[in-house]
Amino acid sequence: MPKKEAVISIKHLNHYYGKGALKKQILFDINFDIYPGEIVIMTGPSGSGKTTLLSLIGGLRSVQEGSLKFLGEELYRANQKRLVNIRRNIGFIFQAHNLLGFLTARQNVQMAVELNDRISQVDAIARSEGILKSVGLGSRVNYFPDNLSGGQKQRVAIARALVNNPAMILADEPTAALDRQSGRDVVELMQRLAREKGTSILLVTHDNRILDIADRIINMEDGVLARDSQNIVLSRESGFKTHTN
Ligand SMILES: Nc1ncnc2c1ncn2[C@@H]1O[C@H](COP(=O)(O)OP(=O)(O)OP(=O)(O)O)[C@@H](O)[C@H]1O
Repeated sequence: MPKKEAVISIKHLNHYYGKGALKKQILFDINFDIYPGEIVIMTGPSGSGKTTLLSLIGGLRSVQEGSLKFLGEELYRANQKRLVNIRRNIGFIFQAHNLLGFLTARQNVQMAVELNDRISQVDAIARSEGILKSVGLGSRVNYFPDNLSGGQKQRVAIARALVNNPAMILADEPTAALDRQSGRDVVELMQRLAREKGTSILLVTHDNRILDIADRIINMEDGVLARDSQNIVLSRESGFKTHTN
């Protein structure tokens, strides 16, 4: 059977901040692929380059050196228009859910639909309410963020990220502000929706309690991809172990 096309394919990626004498290399020769439906967790100490890599993959920063392809499209030397198109295929979820406080849960999701698609308002409302139902917020569609719990707000952010059926979700510390149970609920929900829709997920986290949802764990250290473990055997009690490939 032919191998499925990678959603993300990264080869010899380097990244630098600063100019001249202050130029500092942050990412060093990064190589990895993510395939459709894969859930990949990226761990690593603070300052190791995780957010920089995530922002490059999300088309939020220009690729300076190396190759980064999203569904076969090269981001190196891509113009702004192409980067915007790539961003349309990605759902972003951040630690601070970034909901707009003056819009209800449904309106926050609906805005993402309307930014992306030429769709009638009636359809946009139906689609937004449908996805909120699927994240368990059917009875909260008209609530403002201030009247939702942290976990519920993060579920609205998940609904907003998924509503346009993106090929990929990029999540930066999505459980950081949540208690144990809410964090668990949020990642299990992401896992279920990703499985149902075949969406790939790349999730950056320091939260060891959620590592077991990953198909693969990659570890960044000082800008280098230090470990990429596949075929992981996981058990909640014993943390995680890796098979050698
Ligand atoms: N805009 C910038 N200009 C200059 N240096 C930056 C910039 N953004 C990040 N850095 C530096 O690049 C390095 C990697 O930062 P990055 O935010 O990617 O790490 P991280 O692994 O995501 O860290 P954390 O877990 O704390 O979010 C750090 O040394 C940081 O200080």
